[in-house]
Parts: sequence; structure tokens; C-alpha cells
Amino acid sequence: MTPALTARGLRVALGGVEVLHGVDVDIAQGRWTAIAGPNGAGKTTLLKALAHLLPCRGEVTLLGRDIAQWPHKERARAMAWLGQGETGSEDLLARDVVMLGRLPHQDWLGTPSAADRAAVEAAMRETQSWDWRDRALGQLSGGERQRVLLARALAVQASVLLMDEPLGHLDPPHQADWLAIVRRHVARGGTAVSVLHEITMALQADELLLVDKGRIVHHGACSDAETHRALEQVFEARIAVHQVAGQWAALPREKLESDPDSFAGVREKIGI
Ligand SMILES: Nc1ncnc2c1ncn2[C@@H]1O[C@H](COP(=O)(O)OP(=O)(O)OP(=O)(O)O)[C@@H](O)[C@H]1O
Repeated sequence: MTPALTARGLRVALGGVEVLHGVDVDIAQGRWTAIAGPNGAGKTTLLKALAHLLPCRGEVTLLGRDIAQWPHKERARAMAWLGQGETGSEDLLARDVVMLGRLPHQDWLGTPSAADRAAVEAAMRETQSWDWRDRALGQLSGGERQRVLLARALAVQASVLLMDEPLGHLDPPHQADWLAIVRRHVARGGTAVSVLHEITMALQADELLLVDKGRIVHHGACSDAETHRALEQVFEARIAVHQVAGQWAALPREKLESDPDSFAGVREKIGI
């Protein structure tokens, strides 16, 4: 199957300094790929370059076609973006913010159709943000706001969904809801790519892309032992990947070793 996204020799310079040094990658369609790595490694830069949001050297394709050759609206219908700490639109009502996700489907100066309104409602219900549809974005809490912005990305109904640190401000139940949303998207044949700092959450993805110092240092299945070793290595062995209650989890190694009592329950479960 054609990859959802590919990059060949991708280089990005920011402020005159190269921060991405010739990345080659294929992102599979119908899979969820998580991008992880240390602070400043280049994860956001890579995601933005794949989204065609940054000037870069090299080639990027979206669904088999040079990303720069896509007509703008068509590309905006094929690929949705959820950025990190987005500002702006503070005075807009939440439902109008989500309607922005429908712009690629509308004619210039066109009014929203019944299908647009239905997509907005469905996306807001999916992210449980429908209740504050008539409140201004600037008046919402961090987590409420994040769910509205996720709804905006979902309202696009794009097959490729790119999300930079989507769990910001979300409490654990809403993190679990986000996980369910991503899994549904992928089960329907969609592609999800997300930068995640929460490594245990990143390990729930299908594939893990590890970025360090502007390069991809590993790309493999999240269930793969080789991926776990690469993950431990990129974080200088300060985390350890173990299976806890049937799921892969990244635990702080120093805490496990120096304060065994606080992890007694976990140690019992994972047998160490
Ligand atoms: N506008 C900019 N001008 C100059 N350098 C920048 C700019 N934006 C980012 N950088 C640098 O580029 C590098 C990669 O940044 P990027 O945001 O992609 O890292 P990241 O892996 O997403 O980091 P984090 O985990 O901290 O969010 C960092 O060294 C950062 O300081």
C-alpha cells in the first residue's frame, strides 16, 4: 500500500541552524505512528515538515504525491493538523472554531452546509466538547480548549491526522478518550501520527519513530523488543520498558532501583 507520508533527505534549518539532518521515513497508511525522543530532538520540526508547514529541503509525499503539488484545499481535506499550544481565535465560539475545520470543504464565501454542521456536532460530541459549543475559546480551561481543537481537526474528516503533543492539559479519563478516538480513526483505515512526551502512551501506538539530535535513530513496532531497547537507549537508560497489566509501559529506572517500595505493586506485576 502507498505510504501515507514519505520523506527523503528532509533537512530543516531554524534560525540559521540545521535542526533536521536529512531524514528518510515512510509512514504507513492505516496505522498509528508515535514520534518520541528527548527534548529538542526535532520531533515537532519533523511533524511540521511532514505537514508542509515549514520550509525544508528534500522531498515529502502525501499519499504518493509530492506534497507541494497538491492543490491547497485538496491537501487540507486529506491531512488535518493539531498543533501544540495553539493561540488565536480566542473570541470565537467553540463551535465556530470547530467549523474552521470544515473550511477545506466549503466554497469561498460559502455558508456551512448541513453536512458541515453535522460534522462539527459529531466531532464535538466525540471529544465531549459539545456542551460548551456556545462559549468563547478564550474562556475555556486548558483541557476543554484542547478538546475543542481536537474536534476541529476531526471535523476535517481527513484520512491523515497529525497531532503535536495532543495530550497537553488532558486529564487521565480524557487521555483514554483520545486514545479511543485515535484507535477508531485507524480502525476505519485512517492514519494517525502524533508527537508524544508520555512514553507509556506512545507505546500504545502501532509504530514508534525515535528522533534524537535531528535524526531518526529507530523506527519499529511498539511491541518489538528492539524498539524498547532503542527507547531506553535514547533516554540514556533512565527509563525501562516493561509489560504492566498487558500493556507496555515506560518506568523511571532510577526510581525502580532506588525506591523499590513505591513501585512494589508494579514490581510484583512485572516480576522484577
Ligand atoms: N524558531 C526557532 N529558531 C531556532 N531554533 C529553533 C526554533 N524552533 C525550534 N528550534 C530548535 O530546533 C530544535 C528542535 O526543536 P523541536 O521543537 O523540533 O524539538 P522537539 O523534539 O519537538 O522538542 P520538545 O520535546 O522540547 O518539544 C531545538 O534545538 C530547538 O531549540
